[in-house]
Amino acid sequence: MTNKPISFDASKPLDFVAVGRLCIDLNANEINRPMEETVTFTQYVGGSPANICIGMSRLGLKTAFIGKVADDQMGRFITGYLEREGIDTSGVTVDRTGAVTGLAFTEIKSPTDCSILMYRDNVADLKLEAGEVREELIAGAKLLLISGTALAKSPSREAVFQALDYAKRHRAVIAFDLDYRPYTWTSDEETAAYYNLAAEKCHIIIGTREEFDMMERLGGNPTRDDHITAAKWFQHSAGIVIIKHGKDGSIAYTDDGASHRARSFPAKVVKTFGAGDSYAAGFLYGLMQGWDIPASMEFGSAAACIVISSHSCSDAMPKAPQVHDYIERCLKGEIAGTSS
Ligand SMILES: Nc1ncnc2c1ncn2[C@@H]1O[C@H](COP(=O)(O)OP(=O)(O)O)[C@@H](O)[C@H]1O
Ligand SMILES: O=C(O)C[C@@H](O)[C@H](O)C(=O)COP(=O)(O)O
Repeated sequence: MTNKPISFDASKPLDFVAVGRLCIDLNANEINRPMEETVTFTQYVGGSPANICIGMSRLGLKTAFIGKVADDQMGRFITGYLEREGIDTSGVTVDRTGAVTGLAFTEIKSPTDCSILMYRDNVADLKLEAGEVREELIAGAKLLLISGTALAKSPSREAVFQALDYAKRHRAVIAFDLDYRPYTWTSDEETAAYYNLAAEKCHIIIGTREEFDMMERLGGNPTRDDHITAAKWFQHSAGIVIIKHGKDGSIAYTDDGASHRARSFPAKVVKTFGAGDSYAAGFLYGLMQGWDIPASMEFGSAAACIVISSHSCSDAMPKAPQVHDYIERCLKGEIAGTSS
């Protein structure tokens, strides 16, 4: 399926380890109205890599997380939730500098008009140090996931590169969810430079068209051609590059010259965020089951529909039978999407 084989070492005890941000989502309870008119929010664990890790754990994989939380009630809420989900938190350290938990307030004006208001000054997740990345967790894992936001600042940036080095040393497959959050970065040039440096080391790269556009500001792809985007990464470590297009589906390119297009399934959309994280969890899970790329994309696309039809991201991550059932019901025409 790829020239650079993506093979998961079955002798390793852990399926999946994610490194990066552990945060809080505060999702508006009064939906379909602006934030100015919202008075109550529900607290969930958030942060893209946390959501993906929770998704993988719900799907039945053995998972661990490497990150840093604030020394406060929110930090303990996050760690407690991960533990109850069966995620190994021995790689989650606690900040002692007075840093705070990153917050994402979500505004759900309509199913298609959603935005996020981030509070990310002095956040604990970006304080993770390279020396705190536990080599044995990565050595024991089949798959490492990194996410781009952790590259925004030191020392978290160096921690990600340390994790990448360990993964290479211990032959873990590396997936990169680009997870580009502009408000975390200060300069476009710096953003593109670090994203590109990290992406060169990764075997599977997943991002939206806009995220790849941000990386390509350093080199020409004026027509925003997905094929040109993917081809660049095959000159480095990547065997699979996935470019996501929201409701229009996604396309996976492999380094043997093939491409696979996945349509999205119908969904009764409550809000759009969480689609990418659940898609990544479903897709990576499929690959780890030994499924081919189209089957893995289909599973990711259905997992995304389940999450965007729910109020939360992390808490709505489905179990495998729910996803299979969703696909079956779509194929039978039992699920109609929203018109938007
Ligand atoms: N409105 C939608 N209806 C059905 N599926 C969707 C919708 N939006 C996203 N998806 C699914 O989720 C996947 C990832 O969504 P996308 O919006 O591209 O990523 P992100 O959330 O990272 O921006 C898509 O490829 C598609 O399968
Ligand atoms: O990543 C964050 O900090 C916020 C997430 O927890 C949030 O729920 C979200 O935006 C998910 O993003 P997506 O899956 O890329 O849509």
